Amino acid sequence: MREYSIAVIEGDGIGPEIVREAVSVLEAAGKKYGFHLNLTPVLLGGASIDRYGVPLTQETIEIAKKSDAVLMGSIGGDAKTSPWYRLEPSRRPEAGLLGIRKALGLFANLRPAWLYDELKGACPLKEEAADRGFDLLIMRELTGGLYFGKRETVEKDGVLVATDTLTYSEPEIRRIAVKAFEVAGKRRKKVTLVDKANVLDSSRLWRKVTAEVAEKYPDVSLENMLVDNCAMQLVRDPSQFDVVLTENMFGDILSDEASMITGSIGMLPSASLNETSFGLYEPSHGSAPDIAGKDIANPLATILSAAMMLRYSLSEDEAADAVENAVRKVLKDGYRTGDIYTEGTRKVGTARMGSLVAERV
Ligand SMILES: NC(=O)c1ccc[n+]([C@@H]2O[C@H](COP(=O)([O-])OP(=O)(O)OC[C@H]3O[C@@H](n4cnc5c(N)ncnc54)[C@H](O)[C@@H]3O)[C@@H](O)[C@H]2O)c1
Ligand SMILES: CC(C)[C@H](C(=O)O)[C@@H](O)C(=O)O
Ligand SMILES: [Mg+2]
Repeated sequence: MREYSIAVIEGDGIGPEIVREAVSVLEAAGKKYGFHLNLTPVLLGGASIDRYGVPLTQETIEIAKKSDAVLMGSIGGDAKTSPWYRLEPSRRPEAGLLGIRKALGLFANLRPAWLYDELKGACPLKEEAADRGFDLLIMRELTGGLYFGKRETVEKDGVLVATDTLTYSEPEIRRIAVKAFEVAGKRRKKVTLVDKANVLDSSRLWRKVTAEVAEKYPDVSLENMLVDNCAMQLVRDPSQFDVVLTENMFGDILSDEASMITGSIGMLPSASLNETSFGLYEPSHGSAPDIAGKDIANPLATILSAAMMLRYSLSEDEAADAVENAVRKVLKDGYRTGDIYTEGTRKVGTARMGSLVAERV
């Protein structure tokens, strides 16, 4: 029996509910395809603050490093009501997430978005665009840019002035551009570099380095697009995109937009990878404190993230296909959580949705 060690971060809000379902789907896949997962729970974000006073501990990093992969729910709370947000920014849940991405060197964040035929009714695109469908992948740089630049808030002449810096080096751009071209080579062979090169120096460096990388991949085409246009094109005609390569913050924003055109933010999985097969797998959405503990969150983004883990970190491709097919089958059979519910389909809760997928694996 093949054995894998997986660090599991349930996280905050809906995290524990959706991770529970992803784990039961993975276990069903293990039974069917002959592997066993040794799961080690670790804390991150709000749950870690509650226990240790900090959002990320060395222990969590060490356990993650010793594992084959990390499966994660989501971290964070309601900024208005949660005591975590009375702490200084570096001690809040989000700092833990950024910290673990950096500590594990997870520079490549893959966020695929495609439209299931079954969800066309829940898709907010114009009918024509929804009929055309789409299957794109956002390749988001994850350990650089504004998120990791020097920041400060100072008082100058009685006025508060806050600064965030956006820095990228050539090697940081090159390694993610290479990933984008490698992935595009196995897909529809097109990379769209999304930036703000009409204004930003950093974007102009992205264009230079990406064009150099493109020369090594003659069968993959490179297109440049400004980020404001891209935001518009995503809702006009997303079928034009294959791999969308972009920096950290643009990728964060565009991936939430891409999730909604699939029907719901509850559908968009993600994989955060370094140079090896190791990865951290989490849905693109947050901890949704507004619906936590109510058994209504959509677990499919987390289940599809688990499928990405099977494919990218464990090389269990057959099992990954089985999980993805099971999700498709559940939708075909008419089951929906509230966020993707449309008339004539059957509304189910988080736990039931998870069992329906596990049964079909
Ligand atoms: N990777 C992460 O862990 C991650 C990602 C984004 C936000 N966050 C954190 O999550 C907290 C809440 O942030 P937010 O409200 O801006 O974003 P969010 O993604 O948590 O929620 C936005 C909206 O989408 C809904 N939603 C999200 N996931 C859903 C699901 N699976 N099924 C059904 N509906 C879903 C929520 O109910 C909410 O209405 C914040 O603390 C934020 O920092 C964490
Ligand atoms: C919680 C936040 C720091 C995080 C990010 O911006 O990367 C989230 O929005 C995401 O998309 O994973
Ligand atoms: Mg985000």
